[in-house]
Amino acid sequence: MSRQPTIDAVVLDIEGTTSSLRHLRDRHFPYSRARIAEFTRRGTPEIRSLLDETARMAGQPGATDAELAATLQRWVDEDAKTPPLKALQGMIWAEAYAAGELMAHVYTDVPVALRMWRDEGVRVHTFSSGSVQAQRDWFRHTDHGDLLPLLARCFDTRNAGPKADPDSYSAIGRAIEVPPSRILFASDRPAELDAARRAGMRTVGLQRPENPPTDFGEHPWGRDLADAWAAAGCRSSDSLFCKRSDVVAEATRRLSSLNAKEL
Ligand SMILES: CSCCC(=O)C(=O)COP(=O)(O)O
Ligand SMILES: [Mg+2]
Repeated sequence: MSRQPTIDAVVLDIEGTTSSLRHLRDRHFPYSRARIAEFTRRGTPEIRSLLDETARMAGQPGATDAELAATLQRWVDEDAKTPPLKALQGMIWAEAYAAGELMAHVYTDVPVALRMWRDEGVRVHTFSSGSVQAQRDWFRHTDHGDLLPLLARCFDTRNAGPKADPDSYSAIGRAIEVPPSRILFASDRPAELDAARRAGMRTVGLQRPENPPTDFGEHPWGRDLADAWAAAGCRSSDSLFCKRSDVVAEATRRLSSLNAKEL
């Protein structure tokens, strides 16, 4: 009987986990910053409602749209993960992908791990500060092709909650109908791992070599997804590894009984 915890679902953070922090900071964030003013002038009901939300969150009642655009740009500079900014960025990036002006980045181990989990019946979800639209478009336009079909659901701070709040992870568990103890959450941020663990999930840190060393405390950690899966010591309920070990055990048993007969 294996002592490895069985995992039915993996939840992946994006920035710093599946994808390069530097890529977002060098490409996507500046691209969105440069287009915020133009987008806010479009005046569609969706943009209007994001500007109203920005005014409420920033405590700027009665601010002009230009002042609110400046607030949104300041949030980009501060890397503030506010929902209206993240929603607006998702809309800006959608047009950028369609125009062929941006590509998303995933580390080379990501498509490999996503396919391994798919083959083993482990459902993979994402949980990011980026909006659901931004996440879906991201995986649809990666430098490794369209990976969206390998993902089940995307969660953000609107449909799950803040990433450092254990309740958000409980909400994800309920939404995907998997007990937290059978979910593995992977992130580069210890505060997110702590919150997931408080909700009862298994956790693993991602120390991407390009990022400064992180103290993950008691969370196991790895340098890529395969390494992290191994470090977490988990197995899927349909693990190829376990199937292979069963086959090897059966073959050994048969061989020894054959040998015994021959002797
Ligand atoms: C790929 S979706 C956009 C990512 C983003 O805007 C962001 O702030 C990433 O935050 P995360 O929670 O994935 O670390
Ligand atoms: Mg992250």
